[in-house]
Amino acid sequence: MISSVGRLNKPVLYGYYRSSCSWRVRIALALKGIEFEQQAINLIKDGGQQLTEQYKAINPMQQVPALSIDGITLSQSLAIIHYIEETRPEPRLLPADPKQRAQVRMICDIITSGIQPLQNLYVIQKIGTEKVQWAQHFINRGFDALEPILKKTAGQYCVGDEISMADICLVPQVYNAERFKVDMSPFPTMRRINQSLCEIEAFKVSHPSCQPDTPDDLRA
Ligand SMILES: O=C(O)/C=C\C(=O)CC(=O)CC(=O)O
Repeated sequence: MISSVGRLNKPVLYGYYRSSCSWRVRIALALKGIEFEQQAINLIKDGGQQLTEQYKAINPMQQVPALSIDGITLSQSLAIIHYIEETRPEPRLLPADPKQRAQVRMICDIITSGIQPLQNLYVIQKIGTEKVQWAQHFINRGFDALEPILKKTAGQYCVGDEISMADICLVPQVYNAERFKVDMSPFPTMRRINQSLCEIEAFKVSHPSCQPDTPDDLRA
């Protein structure tokens, strides 16, 4: 296992406390036991600090997260998590079995391509009115697909009994669903897995309620 010990600098995560994509990366770093520094990019303040020229040089997509690690700067949460997985393989975040690995990737893609981008701040701001209904629609559409998939793939967690990238994507998306007041009662499998994961230390320490940039009134 390559650890961050002995490396010149700690990785720097550019993120925002309640960005679900930033939270994914925080969970992965916590699960791997990698120490890192956080650089807060406030998505609201001053019209959005992600839109500054300074941040554009870090991530040309002007989104969080970005991670500076091992002398490179990466964006896109799953690309970041795959890099961490390949360079710091323990504990693994992809199952050994190819079918289960594919199932993990399928669940990740449903969330990271099929749900979250359609309900993120940028899209919600662009559509104007009916923001909540818009977000609820795309979250419900994705969750309607995820629930029967998880019924087949889940053990204790999304795929079998090992925590994987699918779980890293699930918990922040359920948090977003709760923010948008999505009725979770039709999704008992997701609720059960989410509850178990929320008890795990790596998910707790990375939660939006306890980050350096969490506003005082939202602190747990
Ligand atoms: O309301 C805010 O404070 C601003 C932005 C977010 O939380 C993050 C998102 O755009 C949603 C997401 O990460 O999926």
